[in-house]
Amino acid sequence: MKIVVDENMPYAIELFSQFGEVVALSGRTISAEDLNDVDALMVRSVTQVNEALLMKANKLAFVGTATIGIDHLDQALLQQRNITYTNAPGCNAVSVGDYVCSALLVLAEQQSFVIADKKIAVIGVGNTGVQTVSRLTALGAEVMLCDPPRVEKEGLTGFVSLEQALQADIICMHVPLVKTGDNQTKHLLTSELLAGINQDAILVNCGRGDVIDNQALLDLKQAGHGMTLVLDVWENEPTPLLDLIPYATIATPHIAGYSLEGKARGTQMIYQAYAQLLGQPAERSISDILPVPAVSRLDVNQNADQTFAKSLVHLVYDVRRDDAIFRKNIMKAGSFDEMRKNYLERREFSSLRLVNDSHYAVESLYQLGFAK
Ligand SMILES: NC(=O)C1=CN([C@@H]2O[C@H](COP(=O)(O)OP(=O)(O)OC[C@H]3O[C@@H](n4cnc5c(N)ncnc54)[C@H](O)[C@@H]3O)[C@@H](O)[C@H]2O)C=CC1
Ligand SMILES: O=C(O)C(=O)[C@H](O)COP(=O)(O)O
Repeated sequence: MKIVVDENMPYAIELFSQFGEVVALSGRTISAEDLNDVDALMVRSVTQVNEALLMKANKLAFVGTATIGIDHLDQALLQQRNITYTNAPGCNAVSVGDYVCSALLVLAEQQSFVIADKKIAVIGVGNTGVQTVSRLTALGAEVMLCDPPRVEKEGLTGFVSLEQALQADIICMHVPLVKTGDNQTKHLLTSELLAGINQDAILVNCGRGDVIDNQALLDLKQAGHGMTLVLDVWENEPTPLLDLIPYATIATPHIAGYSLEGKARGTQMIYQAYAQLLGQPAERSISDILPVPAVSRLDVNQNADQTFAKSLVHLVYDVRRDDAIFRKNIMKAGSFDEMRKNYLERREFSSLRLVNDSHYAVESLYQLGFAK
């Protein structure tokens, strides 16, 4: 059995070697030749699994992507070729929620606002959107939900329209890139819709870059629109529109989902799916392999408020670390992928246990994701 894995997939060799020989390759450059006589392919979002890639895949029976997004897989082709495929729904959703929380707490301090006072909208209320909603709710905010595909299934109650959502003070985009069908999302935010966003609003994009017309966003910012931008994803990765970067207050190279736990969970989920396909037990587990976090326990001695939450959130993950690395390196050729490949270890809020022996009011910190 021969299995090709993306070299940036933590713990892939440890897990998949249960089934046979594992070959780790750079995801961006896996070629058709690399898949000759290969039984299974495990990718991340940078590998386009399409006709050209599968040309010489004479034995391929399984494709797993250790990601939530699935827009890089040609699903119709995989079905036609009878190749079983899976993604890893929700694997890094907690990490994305942590990222948004960290970013908004940076902006709250810089711009002197209280998150609970803001009108917030989450657009795309699936696994990642829900994680953002729960953190912002823990900080006292009321969050509007916008998700037309969910409205189609569940009805209007509890949801707002895209136009209403775009009137919020803080707009968080968690929309997948959908390229076919009735609910396509490329350039969901057109120049007209972007222009209608309030001058003092904050726009966060943690979904896919193509969901926002990046050139239109740049044109708008160059024309003096005041909105604050938090951009983790970009059109044309790994070569984002460089002129847009200075207009983003927080800019990162598509790492919102890059907690160690999130990436490891992705590997584990496709490992389990492959074991199931082979009819073998999934004998190995990431929980036996994950390292102990640098700080794993703290005693809390005050009630929770936004300032205290900020200190704890930024102790575990301060997004300014990634923003600084991005700005320092992005002008160098190849740096977008390099920064992702060499991403510094980052743990989820849940890696820190808060001990409250004195009955302080800290329930909101647990709702933010810290462990009890
Ligand atoms: N920046 C990063 O590191 C990461 C980015 N992502 C991206 O985020 C996307 C969302 O992830 P999940 O929330 O886990 O996916 P999900 O599939 O659980 O939820 C997506 C939600 O978006 C909704 N949606 C679809 N089209 C919409 C539209 N036009 N307007 C509003 N809502 C719409 C769907 O109905 C669904 O509820 C992924 O597809 C992936 O592209 C995911 C993980 C990490
Ligand atoms: O899970 C997703 O979807 C993501 O966007 C991942 O964070 C993408 O990570 P890579 O596969 O590009 O390493």
